[in-house]
Amino acid sequence: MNDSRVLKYVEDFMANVKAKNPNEPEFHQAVYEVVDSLAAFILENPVFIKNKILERMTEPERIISFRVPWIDDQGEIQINRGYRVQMNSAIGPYKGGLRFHPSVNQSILKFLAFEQVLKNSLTSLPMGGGKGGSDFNPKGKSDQEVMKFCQSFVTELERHVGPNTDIPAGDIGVGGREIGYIFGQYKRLSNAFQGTFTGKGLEWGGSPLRPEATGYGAVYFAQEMLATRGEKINGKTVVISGSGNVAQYAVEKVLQLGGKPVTLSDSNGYIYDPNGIDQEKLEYVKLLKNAIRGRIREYAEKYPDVEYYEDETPWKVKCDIAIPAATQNELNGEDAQTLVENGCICVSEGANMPSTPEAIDIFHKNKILFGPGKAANAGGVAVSGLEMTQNSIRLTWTREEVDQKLKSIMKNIHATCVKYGREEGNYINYVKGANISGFIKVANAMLAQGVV
Ligand SMILES: NC(=O)C1=CN([C@@H]2O[C@H](COP(=O)(O)OP(=O)(O)OC[C@H]3O[C@@H](n4cnc5c(N)ncnc54)[C@H](OP(=O)(O)O)[C@@H]3O)[C@@H](O)[C@H]2O)C=CC1
Ligand SMILES: O=C(O)CCC(=O)C(=O)O
Repeated sequence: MNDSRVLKYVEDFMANVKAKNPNEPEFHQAVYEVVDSLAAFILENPVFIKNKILERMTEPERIISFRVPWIDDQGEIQINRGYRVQMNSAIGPYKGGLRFHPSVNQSILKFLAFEQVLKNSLTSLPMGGGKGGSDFNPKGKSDQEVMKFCQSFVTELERHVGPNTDIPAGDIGVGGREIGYIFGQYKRLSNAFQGTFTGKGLEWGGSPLRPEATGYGAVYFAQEMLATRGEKINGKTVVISGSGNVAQYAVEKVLQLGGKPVTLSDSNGYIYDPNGIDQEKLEYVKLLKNAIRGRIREYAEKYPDVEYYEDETPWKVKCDIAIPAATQNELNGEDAQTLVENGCICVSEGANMPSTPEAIDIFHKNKILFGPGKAANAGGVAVSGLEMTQNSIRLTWTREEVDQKLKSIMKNIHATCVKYGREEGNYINYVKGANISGFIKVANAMLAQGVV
């Protein structure tokens, strides 16, 4: 394919996206990554151009934005903004998490919803893509305040979701506690016990392994990438960012596979444990982050030899494997260069879009094994899909059954990325592979369903 034709296609497409969606830098970034890797493929298949498939895919089917009023512990009225971006339902009902974080805005939720469409397609399960949330900050709030907020949030959201319409789940700031409060109020409003949310507790409709799935899945994906070069997790030093749901279970799976995780972080800084984070220390992190709701700095105060770096990210620490598992754009070009110079051979993204475009460029130029979030972290939504199935058939599978299915889904995603991402010299561009294979299924469904 003629390079200038491809470049012009990308430039024109992005000019249009930017004009239609001003002031949405995260959304532009996510779309650019996809269009850049799809352009040659689309130009070779003009049916997608004629039917404006990519133009339609970058326009959400619906965006709902609403007021969320609630009363804090001091009796004062607080007002937040809630959203649900229902991006694409060509291959199934909208599916994707809810994020509660002060940074939440329409641009961030549109980037997440857009990536979710392709990610869900990659899982091979029948799920469309959506994402939602609020600028509510759960940090420092009492359980009572979080409950009141969740109840108000779902009181409005209730009319827009349903087990065959839109099935939200957790993301940053939304874990088991929040899904519990949301589900309780939803059940009351809808007068039905139904699987409209995933990430539920095991005793009330949840799936075994859903909490573990994203972190475990990102490590399974790393395992698959490493195997293409005859490498294993066993014996490798692993740098992980974040200390929430995804990071915790990434640490756990690395440990089970014989690797040595040495870092964790939060928005205040990171800890480096040269002796390695073992299972006992990990149990402390789970307690600290999921129950006490403290800061990662406290880990360094508890264990000997641990260093804490305030306001820094962990990418300077020498490692074989890196798993960014905190948030978008947390790993920039300079960080990527440092990782490469320090001998890192594999990056598996637990978070959504954690690497900047400059960082991805550096990974590709240096032929690093690089698994983008929409492939590497798809294990979470995949097990959510399995939770939906279990809710529909009113059965609960065992942990072993779900783990088997999760492994096989991650293996398949890897294989499909290899199929569409192989480049000259046998290098696998997993970004291209994930974007093309995720796109094909959604695009074909859209073609079959006409102009809707
Ligand atoms: N949960 C899931 O199943 C899935 C999650 N993801 C993605 O994984 C990532 C982590 O999500 P999850 O673990 O669920 O969320 P959690 O809320 O459990 O944890 C988030 C972690 O990231 C840190 N963090 C959040 N925002 C920032 C920031 N702006 N700068 C630095 N650190 C930050 C948090 O620190 P602090 O406590 O200080 O805020 C915390 O340690 C997100 O990108 C999410 O979209 C992807 C697929 C599925
Ligand atoms: O489990 C889900 O539905 C959502 C997971 C999610 O938000 C994600 O994959 O980014």
